[in-house]
Amino acid sequence: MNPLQVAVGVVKNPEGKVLISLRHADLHQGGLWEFPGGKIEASETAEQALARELKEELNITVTAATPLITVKHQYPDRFVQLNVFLVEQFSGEAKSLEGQSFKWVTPAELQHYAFPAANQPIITAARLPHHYAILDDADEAMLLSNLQKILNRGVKLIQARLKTLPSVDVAKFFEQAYPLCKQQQAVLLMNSAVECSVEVDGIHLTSSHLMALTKRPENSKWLAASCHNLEQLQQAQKIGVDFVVLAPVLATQTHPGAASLGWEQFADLVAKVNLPVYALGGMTESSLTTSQQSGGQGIAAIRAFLD
Ligand SMILES: Nc1nc2c([nH]c(=O)n2[C@H]2C[C@H](O)[C@@H](COP(=O)(O)OP(=O)(O)OP(=O)(O)O)O2)c(=O)[nH]1
Ligand SMILES: [Mg+2]
Repeated sequence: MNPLQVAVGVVKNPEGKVLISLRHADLHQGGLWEFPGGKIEASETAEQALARELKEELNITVTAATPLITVKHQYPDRFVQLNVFLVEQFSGEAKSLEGQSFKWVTPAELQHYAFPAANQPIITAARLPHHYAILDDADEAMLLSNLQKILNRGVKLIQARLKTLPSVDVAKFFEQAYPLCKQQQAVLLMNSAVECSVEVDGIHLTSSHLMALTKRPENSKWLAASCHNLEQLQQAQKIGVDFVVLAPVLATQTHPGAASLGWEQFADLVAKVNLPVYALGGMTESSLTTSQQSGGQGIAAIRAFLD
């Protein structure tokens, strides 16, 4: 059966707050909070439906929309595909045209509202940035200055992939790195292959650690994972990983000679799961648009943020 196609907008204002509105009690999934949007009509593209719905429901005129995530969800009574866009450019002041209450909240506050079951990956995608920097310990002496470079470029999500560094040095690095990231409101994750217990914002699982888990570790803050194929993506979704990187999308210096997926296969794989997915492998700044058009959350890179 084909899903009911729905266009949904994560509308962000210049302060970074997101608009949510309360679904009327008598609607499907009524009484829950939602991101504004509605059914795509037969004659419309998803973008056209998004623009029409935001105008009809909130009197907002969309001037630019970027694909954020696509979610397929089977409710007991309905199969939906939510085609979600990030709307950061719009004109007009939001007002309730259909009698629904609405409010602007920070992305971090979204998790305190009751949304339909399909919405969890949308909430995560709304909280995540477009860039994910991976800090490698290939050049140990440069670790702190590389971190500084990444932070100076405004990157807000970073993984310390310090696989070869002795744990005393990892601990020393984190003592300096963690407060620096906090100061810049950047999230710092630790690769699961690092054996050192330090305070971090979450864990990034290697693909083999991901496959060995039967459930999401308890008390995990952010949980990310590295994936290379559909089986790993499905495992990440099953255990409730927040987001993943899918690699290698293009040829990369880090893994010379490794077969790359290419954008077409990236898009096919991303479409099969409800997860924010960063493209990794051979990324440059100009790859961001391609990733987003292919259903990705954005790009992850080791070198691209250091050049
Ligand atoms: N707009 C919106 N719909 C969502 C969200 N999450 C979610 O599961 N849905 C589901 C609920 C509905 O089954 C479907 C959207 O249909 P809708 O009833 O809002 O459609 P519409 O605005 O065109 O409403 P109508 O004119 O047909 O009454 O998608 C969300 O965040 N926003
Ligand atoms: Mg609607």
